[in-house]
Amino acid sequence: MTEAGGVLLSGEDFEARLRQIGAERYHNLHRFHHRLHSGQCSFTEVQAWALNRYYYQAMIPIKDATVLTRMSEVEDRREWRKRIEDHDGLQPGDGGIERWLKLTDSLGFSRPYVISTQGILPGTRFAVEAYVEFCRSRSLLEAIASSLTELFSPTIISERVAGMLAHYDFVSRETLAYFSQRPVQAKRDSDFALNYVKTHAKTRAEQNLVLAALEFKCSVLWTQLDALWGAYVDGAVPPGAWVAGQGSDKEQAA
Ligand SMILES: O=C(O)c1cc(C(=O)O)c2c(n1)C(=O)C(=O)c1cc(C(=O)O)[nH]c1-2
Repeated sequence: MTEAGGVLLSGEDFEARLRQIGAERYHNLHRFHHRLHSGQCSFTEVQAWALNRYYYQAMIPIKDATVLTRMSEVEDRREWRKRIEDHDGLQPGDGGIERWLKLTDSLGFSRPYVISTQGILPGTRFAVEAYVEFCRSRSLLEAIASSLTELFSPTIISERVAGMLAHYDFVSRETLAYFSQRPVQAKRDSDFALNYVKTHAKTRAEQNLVLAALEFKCSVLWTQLDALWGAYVDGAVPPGAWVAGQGSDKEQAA
C-alpha cells in the first residue's frame, strides 16, 4: 500500500535500511577513530578524546531520564531505566561514569576539572546538547530510534580496546574498564530499541522518521570527532578549550 512517505517497508527491509545507515555513517568510519585505534594519536590527542567524551558519558543518563518520563508503559520503563543504572551505578564508586573517570584519572586529569567540563570543545558541547534536546522534543519513537547507533557499537569497541592496548603503553585493561561492560549492555539496549521501532513504526512516514533519527544521531557522533580533529590534530584549538598541561593533578596541587 502506498501512503505518505512511500510504501511501508517490511520488517526485514526496514532493519536492512537501518543497518545500511550504520554501514555508511557510523563513527567507526571517522579518520579520528582510525588514528586512535591504530596508535597514531599522541598522548595529548588521547587525553583530549577522553576529556571531551566525558561530556557525552555524563549526559547520556540525563538524556535517558527525559526519555523515561515519556514512557507510559511499565514494561518499557523497567527496561529503559537499566540504561540509567548502567551509567550512574547502583552505589557510589560504581557505574559507567565512574569507570570513565578512572580513565581520565589515569591520563593525569583532576576529577573536578573533568567534571566541570570547562575545557571541552564547543563542538562537543553543541553536538551532545543537540542529542539531549532531540530526545526531549521529538516523539518517543524518534528518541528511541536515535539510540540505535548502539547496534554498531560492540564492533567499534572491540576494535578500540584491542588497538589501544596494542599501541599505547599508557592504557591498560584496567583503565579501559569502561568498555568491558558496554558490548553486553549495548546489545541488550539495541535489541530493545530495534524491536520497539519495528513494532511502533506502523506507517512509512513513521519509518522515515526512525531512519532520519538514526542519521541525525550518526551526525552527533561524527561532529564530535570532527571537532577533536580540528582542534588537536590540525591544531586549531578554539578559545577557552583545553590545552595540554591544563586540568592535571599536578596543576591542581600547585
Ligand atoms: O564507544 C562508542 O563508540 C560508543 C558509541 C555509542 C553510540 O553508538 O551512540 C554509545 C557508547 N559508546 C556508549 O558507551 C554509551 O553508553 C552509549 C549510549 C548511547 C545512547 O545513544 O543512548 N550510545 C552510546
